[in-house]
Parts: sequence; structure tokens; C-alpha cells
Amino acid sequence: MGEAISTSEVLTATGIDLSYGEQLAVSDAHLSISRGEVAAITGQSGSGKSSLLYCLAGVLPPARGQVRFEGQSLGDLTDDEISELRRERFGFVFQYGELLPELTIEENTALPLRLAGQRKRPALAAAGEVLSRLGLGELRERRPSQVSGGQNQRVAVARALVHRPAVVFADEPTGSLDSANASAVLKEFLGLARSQGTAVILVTHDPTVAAQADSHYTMSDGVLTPQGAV
Ligand SMILES: Nc1ncnc2c1ncn2[C@@H]1O[C@H](COP(=O)(O)OP(=O)(O)OP(=O)(O)O)[C@@H](O)[C@H]1O
Repeated sequence: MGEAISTSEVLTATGIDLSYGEQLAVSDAHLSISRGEVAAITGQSGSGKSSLLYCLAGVLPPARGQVRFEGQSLGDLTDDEISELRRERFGFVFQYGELLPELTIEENTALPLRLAGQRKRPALAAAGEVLSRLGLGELRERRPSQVSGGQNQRVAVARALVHRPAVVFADEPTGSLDSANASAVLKEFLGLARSQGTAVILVTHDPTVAAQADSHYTMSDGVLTPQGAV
């Protein structure tokens, strides 16, 4: 299987190095992810997981190596093109969701569509649909402060998936939740991503979270090692 050339690869990284001054945070990383695949990256605090994610998402340019999205090298794109790619083809989920407190749940969820230029009414309708799929339809009009932590995190998931991105980057997406809530949110997140063919790169400290992925990499002192299928 390893020899087969996959036509469904969405994101590939080859020989990525990233440094902060003298500090080498990522060293010669290779990674490839296909449509609808969930890849987990585990490793200790400070091992370089977030730094790798920033490179893969085009947030930080690598000092060496290449990241390709759908065959196109991110290094060949202008800043504006990378911003557009991040806005329209990528989604992001972080540990605390990071919703905007002044917007409703529905408006928060619709944000990627609005930023991509979609009109308010269809954007809110699409947001309502994803929220319903995650069991949050009733909470549409509330603000983030008026829902629970687990619900906030589900909204962050809805927002990351609403524009049907090719890749979602998730950095400890359930790290702020208790374990029962974390596993429920994760299950819904990965289920919805897989159903729409979105690839997920999932950074986590938690081996039980990684066990739900299709592929697993470990990171140690900036070195990424594939663990094969899990
Ligand atoms: N902006 C920065 N400037 C300098 N050094 C940094 C910066 N960001 C991270 N580092 C260093 O780079 C290394 C990798 O950090 P990174 O945040 O990628 O690790 P991580 O595995 O994501 O850690 P955690 O699990 O704690 O989030 C660490 O030694 C960290 O101290």
C-alpha cells in the first residue's frame, strides 16, 4: 500500500525545518494526508507539534522543505494567496474554541462564509444546518457566554467545517473539556469531517484521542515519526 501513488493527497510536507532563532523546533518533517483522512500528531509539550501545524497551514514559512496543497507549493504563493487559501480551503479549531463573544452562535459559525464573501442569509442558513447536525440548532440565537464549554467547542467545530474546507487544523481541540465531553465532541467532529471529505490534522497530548485517527505520527524534540495506521 505504501508504494501506491495516491491521487487523493491534499497536503504533503517534505523535509520541513522550522527554527525560532537558534532553536530548531521542527527538523526534516515529512507528512502526507489524503481527502477525508484524520491524522493525529502526539508528543510532549514543547516537542514542536504546534510549530509544525503553523508550517502546514502556511502561517509560518519553513526555513527548508516544502508544503504542497493540492500539488501547489505554498512557497510559490503570495501572502494574499495564502491568506485566501487559509480563509477558503482551511479550517481551524483551537483548545478554547475562541468564538467572538459579541456574535451569536449562528453568526460565529457563519463567519468563514461571510469572510469568503457569501451573503448573510445563505451564510446563516448554512451555519444553521451544520449547527443542527451537531445538535446545536436550538442555541442559534445565544451568545458564547450563554452556552456550556462543550457546546462552545462544538460551535468551534461547526465554524471550522461550515465552508467545507479541504483541511482542518485542530490544535488540542478538546483540551479544555472533561474526558466524557471531549470524546463526544471529538466523535462528532471527526464524523462530520469524514462525511464531507475534509482531511483533519489533529494535534493532541492524548493517546485516546489519537487512537480515533486513521494515521498517527509522534513528535519528539522536533522530529516527526510516522507510526503507521492505528
Ligand atoms: N515564538 C516562539 N519563539 C521562540 N521559541 C518558540 C516559539 N514558539 C515555540 N517555541 C519553542 O519551540 C519549541 C516547540 O514549540 P511548540 O509550541 O511547537 O511545541 P508543542 O509540541 O506544540 O508544545 P505544546 O504541546 O506545549 O503546545 C519549544 O521549545 C518552544 O519553546
